[in-house]
Amino acid sequence: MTLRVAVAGASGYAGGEILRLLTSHPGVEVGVLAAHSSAGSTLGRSHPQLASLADRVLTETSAAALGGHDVVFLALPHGQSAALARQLGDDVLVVDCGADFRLRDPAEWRRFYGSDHAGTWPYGLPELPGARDELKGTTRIAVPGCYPTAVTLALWPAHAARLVEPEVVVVAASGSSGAGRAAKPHLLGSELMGSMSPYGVGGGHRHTPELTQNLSLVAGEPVTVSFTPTLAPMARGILATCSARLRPHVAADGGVDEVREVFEAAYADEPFVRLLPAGQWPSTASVLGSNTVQVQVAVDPAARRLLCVSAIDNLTKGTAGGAVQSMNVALGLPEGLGLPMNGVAP
Ligand SMILES: NC(=O)C1=CN([C@@H]2O[C@H](COP(=O)(O)OP(=O)(O)OC[C@H]3O[C@@H](n4cnc5c(N)ncnc54)[C@H](OP(=O)(O)O)[C@@H]3O)[C@@H](O)[C@H]2O)C=CC1
Ligand SMILES: CC(=O)N[C@@H](CCC(=O)OP(=O)(O)O)C(=O)O
Repeated sequence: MTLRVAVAGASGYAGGEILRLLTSHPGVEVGVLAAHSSAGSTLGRSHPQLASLADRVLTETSAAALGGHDVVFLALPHGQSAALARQLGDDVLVVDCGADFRLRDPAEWRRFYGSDHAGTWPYGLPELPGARDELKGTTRIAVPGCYPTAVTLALWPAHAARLVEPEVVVVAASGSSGAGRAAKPHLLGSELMGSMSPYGVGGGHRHTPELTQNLSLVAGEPVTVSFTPTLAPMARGILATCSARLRPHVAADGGVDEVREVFEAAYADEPFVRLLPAGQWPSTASVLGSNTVQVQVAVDPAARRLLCVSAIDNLTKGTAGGAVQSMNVALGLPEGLGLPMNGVAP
């Protein structure tokens, strides 16, 4: 059976990446492509790289236009998904790339997003313990934020195995496409090139509650996360450097063997997570365009800290790839359909 799939937000970065992946998915036919200010123009105007769909005309976003499909991807600004999703029947699989349905705690939603909480949907990170069971058969999926994907996959096995204390420090660098394609002064080439700068410092970034939610659920106890995102002068990619203090029972010298065993077991059967050989470190360049997450771990014996580093392409595994992977799980399809494991370096 061929699935008819619609994409809202098709003119944006996430929408474009979803379409790139869907065009090589054997079980999918691309249906309506919806947008907002670009409605009426061709997809090729927004995404000249999508040659096979370049002549398709973008329609105005509405439930009526998106209805009649088997799957609808929403790649819209935060807060735009809930009203639209409510008008789409329960027989349609809705995959939301925005934040609207990621958080479980309404108070945390209000604190970081400043509006009423729309609800909570199954979380589209299949590698998390229990996630595939929750995704299988669902008709609603909340795709994680790009930083939470990178950080959660770098750290959860250590928390699940209680190797580390529940206080984490994360510094993560992102390419500018993470901010979407709408013009913003800090994303001007002249501001961005040749410079790196932090933002959302001091617990203010809206991905902080998503990170604490993910890690606390796996750890079975509250985990605090001190998260500092930084903007890097590149278009795509996230490099997350995460650290936490080792629990007293973990030997600091030689402890890396114990840690590696935990991560090897956690990721042995995960097609899209690659624990690198000892001594090799993740890099954004080597995951570009792929759905692969690179992970590496190390123990700092003097500081008694575990270091976990991960790299993803924010638009692939960090958004569109995670969305397509979760769609495959929900529909009982082979999980890797339409998803490249290999990147495009150099
Ligand atoms: N970029 C990334 O790395 C990631 C993005 N996401 C999420 O994906 C979603 C889309 O992000 P991204 O693609 O980067 O953003 P972009 O700004 O690149 O694209 C936004 C899209 O939404 C459309 N749009 C804007 N306003 C409305 C509206 N009122 N009604 C209907 N459509 C509208 C735009 O249409 P038009 O251009 O025609 O106005 C465009 O297609 C966001 O929720 C984001 O959080 C998630 C993870 C990572
Ligand atoms: C560089 C940059 O600006 N990144 C975005 C995160 C993008 C993302 O994945 O998150 P959402 O899906 O939650 O929008 C930010 O810091 O807000």
